[in-house]
Amino acid sequence: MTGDRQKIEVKHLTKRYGEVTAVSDLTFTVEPGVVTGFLGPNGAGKTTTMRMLTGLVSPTSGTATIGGRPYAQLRRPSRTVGAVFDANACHPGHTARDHLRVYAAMGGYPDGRVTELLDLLDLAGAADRRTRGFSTGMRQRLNLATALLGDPRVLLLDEPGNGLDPDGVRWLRGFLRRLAGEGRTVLISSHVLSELQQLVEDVVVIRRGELVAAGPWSRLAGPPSVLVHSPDADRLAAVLRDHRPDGDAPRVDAAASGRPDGHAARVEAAAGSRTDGDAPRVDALGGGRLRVHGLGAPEVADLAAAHRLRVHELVTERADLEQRFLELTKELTNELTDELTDDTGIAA
Ligand SMILES: Nc1ncnc2c1ncn2[C@@H]1O[C@H](COP(=O)(O)OP(=O)(O)OP(=O)(O)O)[C@@H](O)[C@H]1O
Repeated sequence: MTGDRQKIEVKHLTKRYGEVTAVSDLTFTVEPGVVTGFLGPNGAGKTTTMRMLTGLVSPTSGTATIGGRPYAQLRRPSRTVGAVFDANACHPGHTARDHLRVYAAMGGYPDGRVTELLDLLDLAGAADRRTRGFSTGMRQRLNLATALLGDPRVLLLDEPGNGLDPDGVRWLRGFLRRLAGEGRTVLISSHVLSELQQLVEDVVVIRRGELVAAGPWSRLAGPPSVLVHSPDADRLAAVLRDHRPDGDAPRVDAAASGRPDGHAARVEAAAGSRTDGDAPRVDALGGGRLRVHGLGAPEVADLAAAHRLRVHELVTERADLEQRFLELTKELTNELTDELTDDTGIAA
C-alpha cells in the first residue's frame, strides 16, 4: 500500500457535542513518509479528530478518511491503521505478553508476531511481568506494540510523549522516525510543543477546533533569523534597512525600542515596501540588540564591516516550534479581531 492509499484526508470535518463545537470545518491532509505533528492547546479538538479518523466518534458533518475510505469501510482496519489513545489501556493484572496475545488473537495474528514486537519495542526483558508495575514509558511502548500488531502503514498516536522522561522522548523520536522512514504515515498529537520540535517534519496546527496552519514545518517556521548585539545598533539597523539584496526595496519593521517588556513592536515603516513573507526585516529589541529576518549572519557581518560598525555578538536563531505556534495562534486572533472590527466597527 503506497501513496494515496495511505493518505489521511480530513475534509470540512465538524463535530458538535450539544452546545460545544469540538471540531469546526477542519480540512487537512497527512502524507506518508514523514512524521506529522498534530498540534493545539488543551481542548483544541485533536483527540476528537483522531477518534473520528478511527471511527470511534462519528462526525456531525464532513469526512475523515484513510486511503480515501472512512475507517468503518477499511477491509482490514488493523492492517491499515494502528492507533494509540490511552497510555493506560493495558490490564494491570496481565503481563505484556498476555496483553499482546489477546490482541493478536483478536486480529488473527500469530504468536510469533507478539515475540517480534516485544523485541522491537524493547520489552522482551519485561514480557512476563504484570503491567501494573510498568513505567509510563513501558506502557507507551506496549501500546505501540499493540498498535503495530497488524504492521499497519498508518499510525495515529494521541499524545504519545505524555509522561515520558527525556530518554523516553528520545527513544520515541528515533522509533517514529524509523517508522516514517519505512514510508508509513505517522500522525502524532501533542500540546507540549517542545516534545515535537526535533521530531516532526509536517505540522497541522488547530485551535478551538479550527485549522490555524498546515504544511512542512520548515516552510511554516520560515528561514532562521539573526540576532545581533551592537553598540552601533541604530546605525546598523539603518544600514540593514537600506540594503537591497536583489535590487528590491526591503520591507522594514522599525521597532519601538526601549519598551519596558523588551519586546519588539513591529511597525510597518518603509513606503513602497516589499510585502512578500521573505522580505528582510529588522526588529530593534532594545539594549543594542536587533533581530534581522531575511538576511544571513555572513551578510549582516559583511554589511556591518563595510560601514565600520561594531558587532559584539551575532547568533543565528532557528525558529522555535513553541514560539511559532504562539505567533500563528496570535495571528489568528488578530485576524478574527480585524474581521470583527470590519463587521461592526468595534474591536472585540
Ligand atoms: N464526549 C464529549 N462530550 C462533550 N464535549 C466533549 C466530548 N469530547 C470532547 N469534548 C469537548 O470538545 C473539545 C475538544 O476536546 P478534545 O479532547 O478533542 O481536545 P484536545 O485537543 O484533544 O485536548 P487535549 O490536548 O486536552 O487532549 C473540548 O472542549 C472538550 O471538552
